[in-house]
Amino acid sequence: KIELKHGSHRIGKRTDEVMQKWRGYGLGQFIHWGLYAIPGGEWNGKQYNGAAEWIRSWNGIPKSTYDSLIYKFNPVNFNADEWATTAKQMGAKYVTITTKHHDGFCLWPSKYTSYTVANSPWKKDIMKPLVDAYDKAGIDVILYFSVMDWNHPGWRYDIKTKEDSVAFEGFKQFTRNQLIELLTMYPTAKGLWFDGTWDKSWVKQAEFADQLETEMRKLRPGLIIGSRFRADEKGKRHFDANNVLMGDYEQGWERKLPNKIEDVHGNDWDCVMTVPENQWGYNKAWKGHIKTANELIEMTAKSVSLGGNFVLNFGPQGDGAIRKEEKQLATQIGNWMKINKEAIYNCQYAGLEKQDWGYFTKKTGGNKLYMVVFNAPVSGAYRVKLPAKMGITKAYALATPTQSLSTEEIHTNEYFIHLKKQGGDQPFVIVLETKNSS
Ligand SMILES: C#C[C@@H]1N[C@@H](C)[C@@H](O)[C@H]1O
Repeated sequence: KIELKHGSHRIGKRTDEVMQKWRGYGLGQFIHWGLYAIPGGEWNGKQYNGAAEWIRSWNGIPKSTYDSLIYKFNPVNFNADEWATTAKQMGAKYVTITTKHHDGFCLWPSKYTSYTVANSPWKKDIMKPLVDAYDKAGIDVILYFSVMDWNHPGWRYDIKTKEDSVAFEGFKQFTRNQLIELLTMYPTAKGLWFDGTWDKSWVKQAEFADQLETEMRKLRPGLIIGSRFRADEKGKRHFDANNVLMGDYEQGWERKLPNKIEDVHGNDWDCVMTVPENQWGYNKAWKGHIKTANELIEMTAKSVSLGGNFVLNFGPQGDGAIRKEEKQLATQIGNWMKINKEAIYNCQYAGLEKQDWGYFTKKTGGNKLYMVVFNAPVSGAYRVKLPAKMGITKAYALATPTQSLSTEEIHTNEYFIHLKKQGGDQPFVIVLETKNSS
């Protein structure tokens, strides 16, 4: 075991109530919004091939021209309640909102920089109405914060010279001030989702980041901070030099999903996912494969079946409206969640052998198992293997709870659940009530 001062400060999952609630969210919404939504991945008729929120890093648009987009920020169609309603309709239990992305533009009137909404034509705070709207909708708020800040003169990719070091010290204080400011201005926020922490400059700040995390947790007891915030003194990120998770949950699943339970090492985790291949901020021209509602529902079920949360990204337009494709997906996913949410909310890894028809989830603290079916067997016989003594007392399709399904024990603790072919092209859920829960 390597002696670490700034490694992980906890072995195993958090067991407090706030984290238990986080663990049960199942489905969340990510919002990426800022100045980058105005060009929407295009400049002077030319398409930027990268992710739209990274357009400032493209040599097709002068940095100063990008930075002056602040004078065009006037989202006349912004309506915080509409965003929260879209999330509610989808069945999201929490939302992660960009307060500041890598370009440094602040969606709140920070007093530590002039590069904020306060100095745009819009003038008003964006974060306050959003936090209030989501709180009112009963959706918990997590604040996304990018440490990397291309607008701040003290930002450095690495600390090589004395000048770098002096400049970065100022940047570190600025970062701390903004984080304390956010936690003070939006006290109902349940956590912080950090990004932009991969460069050497920040990775070298193990002590500072550790102390800052401690300060934030003291200011806001119960605050949820993921594994992406800080590195240990050996420069290890997400998992410290003893391979122990840093922070409260693993933030490594960005646009990808674990495949088996061993991949998540017994930790909490979330998967954050884009609708196109790789566009977080609004992009006018979505290219390539655009994920369907069924694909996203399957990713949600797979995430919950492996003990994580699935967070779907929305990139509102520069005028503040949510694009129609995203609204359609929210409605389609929401329609499915209306019928099947019992298999997603407050559910966990079931500890059972995965079968080909889909994913098991298990109600936390209960004796209900859910079979979320994506690949119905042509035989109509759904294979289930249970631990000894668990036994099945009842089986039914969630949509038709009064119609019990026939259960055939084909081997010891191995069953076929018989269900005639379901119509339609939607995934569905079979519920198994068991004699005992373990
Ligand atoms: C790379 C990168 C960033 N991480 C995702 C969550 C988006 O914010 C993207 O710009």
